[in-house]
Amino acid sequence: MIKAGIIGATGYAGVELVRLLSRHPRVKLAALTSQTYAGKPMGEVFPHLYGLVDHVLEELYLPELVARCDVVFTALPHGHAMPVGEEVMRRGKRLIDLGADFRLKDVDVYQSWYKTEHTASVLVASAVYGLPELNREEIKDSVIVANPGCYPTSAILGLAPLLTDKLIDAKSLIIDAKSGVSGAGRGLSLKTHFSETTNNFQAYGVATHRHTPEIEQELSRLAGAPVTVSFTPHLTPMTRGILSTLYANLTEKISTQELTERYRSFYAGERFVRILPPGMLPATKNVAGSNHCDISVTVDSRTGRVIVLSAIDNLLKGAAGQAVQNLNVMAGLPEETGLDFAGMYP
Ligand SMILES: NC(=O)C1=CN([C@@H]2O[C@H](COP(=O)(O)OP(=O)(O)OC[C@H]3O[C@@H](n4cnc5c(N)ncnc54)[C@H](OP(=O)(O)O)[C@@H]3O)[C@@H](O)[C@H]2O)C=CC1
Ligand SMILES: CC(=O)N[C@@H](CCC(=O)OP(=O)(O)O)C(=O)O
Repeated sequence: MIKAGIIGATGYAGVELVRLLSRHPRVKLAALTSQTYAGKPMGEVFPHLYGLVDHVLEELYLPELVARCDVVFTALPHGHAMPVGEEVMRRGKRLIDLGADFRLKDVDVYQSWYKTEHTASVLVASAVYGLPELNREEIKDSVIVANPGCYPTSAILGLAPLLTDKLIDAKSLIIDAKSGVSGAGRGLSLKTHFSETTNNFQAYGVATHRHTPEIEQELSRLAGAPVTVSFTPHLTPMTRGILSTLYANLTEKISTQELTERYRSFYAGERFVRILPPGMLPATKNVAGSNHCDISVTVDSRTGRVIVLSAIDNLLKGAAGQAVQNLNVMAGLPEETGLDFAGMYP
């Protein structure tokens, strides 16, 4: 059994990870940490896990925590995974970080977008960007996996075939994304309280959101040249889900049917990416509770643009589900282990 510890087990991403790993046939939960709820049973703080997860939340000294585990998951605000990465390295263990601390290869870019000093920059070069559909081989032998952000997961998976096959003008990319409120975490804030979000729909972080450099980094790798994007996130009054609408100018004439086939062959064999047939469009409800990313492509021949839709559950393929998928790749297990289920409907 793989001994797994979760630091930040009481956040939205962390508790979803607890739910998944507690039913994973090859994982034993070795430690669940919390500062706020230390000493309390998990099932008491999160009644949906009552009777299913009997662990007591602990506040542990980092070396003790890492010593107990084969793999540590961090589901913390950015800036807090760096010392964990160092301890994991010292002890020959492995880390899957759900936050942003190891995603950006250029530490200066990280520091300028996150306004946080990077104290473990030496680890960044060896960390692998944990998008299994694109980086599976590097993830297998990695020590630190940087689990992607939720918006980047939906955008990168939606755009990867177009950039890899050089079917679009890379300067024309527009990412118009909408997220449910759980994307902002469990902490209370004016931005996310009920009367601010319900019956409301608003953009935020226009031209300044910190996922922009992450998306650009990975798209540039795929394109083999620098790519910049216009990325606008929106907050929608739902709990889970991201729907990204992606626009780009096509560089060659291609039909919706042909492009759909290109996507199908790009993602052939991928268990979690579903390329929908023409006429069927992704919706957040169809992926909620599953690790799926649903994608549709439509060629607008009138404008010469392609419109890609990409939907994920921000807490599954956008966070905890993808982290479990990465664990499976690292451990040489079938990727769907512990993730082999459809979403919830309605
Ligand atoms: N929510 C989402 O959809 C996604 C989130 N992520 C990333 O995952 C990480 C966790 O996000 P999310 O679960 O939403 O966040 P939450 O705010 O819901 O949870 C954060 C967790 O971190 C702990 N924590 C908070 N502050 C500190 C601190 N100063 N030091 C140590 N621990 C702290 C809290 O637990 P306690 O107080 O009990 O210790 C809590 O369990 C973030 O990096 C986020 O960006 C990534 C993709 C999607
Ligand atoms: C709706 C909402 O607020 N979403 C979050 C994205 C969460 C996420 O993926 O953040 P990390 O990159 O830090 O992991 C935001 O826009 O900040």
